[in-house]
Amino acid sequence: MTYKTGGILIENLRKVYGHGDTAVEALKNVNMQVSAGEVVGLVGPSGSGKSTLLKCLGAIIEPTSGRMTLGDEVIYDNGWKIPDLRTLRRDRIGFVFQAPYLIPFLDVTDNVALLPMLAGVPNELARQRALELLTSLDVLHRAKAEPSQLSGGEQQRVSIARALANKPPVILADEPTAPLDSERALSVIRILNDMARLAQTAIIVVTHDEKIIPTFKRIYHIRDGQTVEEKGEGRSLQ
Ligand SMILES: Nc1ncnc2c1ncn2[C@@H]1O[C@H](COP(=O)(O)OP(=O)(O)OP(=O)(O)O)[C@@H](O)[C@H]1O
Repeated sequence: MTYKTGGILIENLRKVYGHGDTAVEALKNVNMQVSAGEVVGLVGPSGSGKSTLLKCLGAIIEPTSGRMTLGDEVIYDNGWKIPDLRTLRRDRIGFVFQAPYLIPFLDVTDNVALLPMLAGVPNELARQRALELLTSLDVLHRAKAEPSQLSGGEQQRVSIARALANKPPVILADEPTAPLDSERALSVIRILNDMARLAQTAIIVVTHDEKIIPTFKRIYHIRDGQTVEEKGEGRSLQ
């Protein structure tokens, strides 16, 4: 397997939920690599293991065995290799969900600035970074608004800004375009591709969305807990 440093490498990952008669082998043998600067699609039928894989990679649940490397660091090798998983999640992994999950009582700027503030970035600097991200995501005009005053597409762009705020080397996006129309869905994918290229972020997008699947250059299919890599169409986003 060729692996350019700075991305994601998953080797022989296995996850079994429960024990004995009720055990479910959700991931049997997952192998994946995503280079820094690359966006790959992860597709598969319901129950195939997509969420389990993202949760393992996002250090939300513990795999049963295998190995995961983020950037240049092995984070899991038949056991966690990082003592502080909260800091790992906060500083090195950006999450984008189907629902934006913005904090309703904070304005858009503070929703984006919160994570860098929690990571110790001085408040003004964190807000400055948030405004830069809102500019590049074309929602600066909503910087002072509350999330409830935004359209669905705007909320999703703010949640992408939040995912990028700590400049994580990895972004995990779970059905990020499901609620969006075709134009907005493609615009979200264009933004993720631009961000991957500019910030050298490795991005995995879990999706069923036929509108965006043709845009990926590489796709991993997951079925019964096993992955198969396939060349995607890589349709132009310009
Ligand atoms: N906490 C859990 N305990 C036991 N089994 C689980 C648990 N979470 C998921 N599973 C099982 O693991 C398998 C993979 O589930 P997972 O949620 O990863 O699939 P998925 O591909 O994300 O599905 P969907 O597209 O429907 O969200 C399924 O058989 C599911 O029932």
